[in-house]
Amino acid sequence: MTETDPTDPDLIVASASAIRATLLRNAGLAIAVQPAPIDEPALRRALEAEGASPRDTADALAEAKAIRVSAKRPGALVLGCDQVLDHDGAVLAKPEDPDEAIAQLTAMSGRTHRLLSAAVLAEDGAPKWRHVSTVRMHMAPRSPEWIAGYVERNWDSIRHAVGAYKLEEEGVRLFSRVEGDYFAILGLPLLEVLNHLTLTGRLTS
Ligand SMILES: Nc1nc2c(ncn2[C@@H]2O[C@H](COP(=O)(O)OP(=O)(O)OP(=O)(O)O)[C@@H](O)[C@H]2O)c(=O)[nH]1
Repeated sequence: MTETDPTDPDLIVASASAIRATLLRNAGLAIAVQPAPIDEPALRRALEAEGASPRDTADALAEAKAIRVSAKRPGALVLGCDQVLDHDGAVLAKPEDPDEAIAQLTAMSGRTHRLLSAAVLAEDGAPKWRHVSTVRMHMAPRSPEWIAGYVERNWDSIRHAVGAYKLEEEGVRLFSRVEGDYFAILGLPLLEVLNHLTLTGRLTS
């Protein structure tokens, strides 16, 4: 929580993702940001060892974040999110460094991968609602030189994005077509979250 967060928020966002908070604030929600202190890499490895699908992995990680924070915030509605990149069935993690980003984008160039964007709402440590959006991302063939230049120009920004791209920035040049919801690509099934909050009376309509 920060001193600027509202004292009676519509929603607590258990995410460190800047774009998730921006999308919700731009929609007019009074949110408080409280990232979930979970060991995401360890949980991701455990899920992988159990053979969890990319979709179930995103859902389980989003739930873990929502539950962890909501257990500490009695009576509050908490949103947990997670986004997973599925490339030929393999769950790709965020690149550690520019070379890894170049290798990952080169391997995906000219091919299609999926983004799974999961959201879970929890109260008092229990999940109350969940949604996973799937987006098919059709990457254009890009030369190794262009990819290297793209990563060099954008590393400070893309290092925090699961596919080493931000669609609203130069990363859009990596694609020839996308099939699915724009907000889900950015990391949040925003319309589904807002629909639920409105239908359940959390938001006026
Ligand atoms: N701005 C932007 N961010 C993107 C895009 N694609 C993926 N991301 C971000 O990549 C990150 C995916 O990693 P996650 O593990 O889901 O979330 P995180 O940023 O680590 O934050 P937590 O919710 O605290 O785990 C999220 O912050 C997404 O918002 C994009 O096209 N634009």
